[in-house]
Amino acid sequence: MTALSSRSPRIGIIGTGAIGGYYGLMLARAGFDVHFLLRSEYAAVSQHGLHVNSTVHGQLHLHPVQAYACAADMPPCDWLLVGTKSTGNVDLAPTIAQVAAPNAKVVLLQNGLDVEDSLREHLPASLHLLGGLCYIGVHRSAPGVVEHQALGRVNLGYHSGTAANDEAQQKAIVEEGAGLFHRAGIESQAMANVHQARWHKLVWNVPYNGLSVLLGTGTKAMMADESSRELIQALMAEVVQGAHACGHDIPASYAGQMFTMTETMDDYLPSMYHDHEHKRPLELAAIYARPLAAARAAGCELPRMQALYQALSFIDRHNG
Ligand SMILES: NC(=O)C1=CN([C@@H]2O[C@H](COP(=O)(O)OP(=O)(O)OC[C@H]3O[C@@H](n4cnc5c(N)ncnc54)[C@H](OP(=O)(O)O)[C@@H]3O)[C@@H](O)[C@H]2O)C=CC1
Ligand SMILES: CC(C)(CO)C(=O)C(=O)O
Repeated sequence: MTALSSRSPRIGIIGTGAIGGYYGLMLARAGFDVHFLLRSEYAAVSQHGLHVNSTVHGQLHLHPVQAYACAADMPPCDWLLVGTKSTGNVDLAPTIAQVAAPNAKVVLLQNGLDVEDSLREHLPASLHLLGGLCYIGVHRSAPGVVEHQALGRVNLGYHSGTAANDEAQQKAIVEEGAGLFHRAGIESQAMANVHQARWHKLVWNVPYNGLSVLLGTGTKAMMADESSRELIQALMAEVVQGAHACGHDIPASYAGQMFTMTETMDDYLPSMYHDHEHKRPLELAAIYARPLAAARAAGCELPRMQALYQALSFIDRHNG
C-alpha cells in the first residue's frame, strides 16, 4: 500500500457550476488550497468571487478565488473534483490529465450510471478514478452565484486505477476523500461498490429529474397529485428491479424512504429541470439510456422508464 501524503492536498475543481462551486467554496473555507476551472463564468468569478446562498449555512462568499479559464495555467492537483455535466465526459480527459498531479485522485461528482466509463479509457492509467454521489439540492442563479436549498452529503466509491486489485488501498483512498469533506463540515460515506451506489441514487433521479422536465414542475406539485405519485412509485420500483437484474440488491424499503423524504422536502427543481430551462443538453445517456441498456442486457425490460426516456429524448432534441 502506498503511503498517503501527509501535507494538505491541493484540490482542483473541474467545472465550477452549482456542485463544483458549492463543494469548492466549502473546502476553500475549511482552509484547503482550492483551484477552480471555469468557462463562461470566469470573468464574473475572478472579479466578484463565488457566492453561496444557503438555507443551511447562510450567505457565504469566497473572494478572491483561485480561478482559471484554462487548465494549462492550473498547478498540479492531488484531488480533482469534477463538477461538469456527464454529457461532456468524453471530451474531458485531456483537461483532467493536464491538471492532475502524479497518482492524483479524480472524483466524478455526477449523477447517472457508470459515468466514469467513457472518461476512464482516455485517462492516464496512473490516475485513480472515484465516483461521487451528491445528495444535495443546488443550482446557479447568476454567474458565480449558487443557491443551496437542502442537504449536502457526498458518498464516494472507488471506480478504477492502480488500486483496482488492492482493497486496502482503495479503502484508504476513499476514506481520505471522505476525510476532506468531513473537514469542510460535509457528510461523506465510503461506498464499497460504486456501481451499486449509482443504482441507489437513480431511484430518486429517474422519476424526479425526468418528470420535472416532462411535467414542467417541481417536487411539491408532483407529490400532491395522485397520477404523478403513482407514476413516481412505479418508476422507482422499475429502477429497483433493474438494479436487482444487474446484481445489486436495493432493499424494497429504500424506494419508500426516498418517496417519503421527498414528501417532506420543500419544493425542489432537479438539475435536469434547470438544464432544460437553460437549453442545455439533458443527461439522458447517464440517467436513462445506460441503466436501461444494462437492465436489458440482464434480461430485464423497464417499460415505464423506457417511455419516459423516449419522451425526454424528443424534448431534448427539440430544445436546442
Ligand atoms: N445541482 C444539483 O443539485 C445536483 C447535481 N448533481 C449532478 O452534478 C453534476 C453537475 O451538476 P450541476 O453542478 O448542477 O451543473 P451546472 O450546469 O451548474 O455546472 C456545470 C459546470 O461545469 C462547467 N463546465 C462544463 N464543461 C466545462 C469545461 N470543459 N471546462 C470548464 N468548465 C466546464 C459549466 O460551465 P458553463 O457555465 O460554461 O456551462 C458549469 O459551470 C451533474 O451530473 C448533476 O446531475 C447531482 C446531485 C445534485
Ligand atoms: C434529490 C436530491 C436533492 C437528494 O437526493 C439529489 O440528490 C438530486 O437532485 O440529485
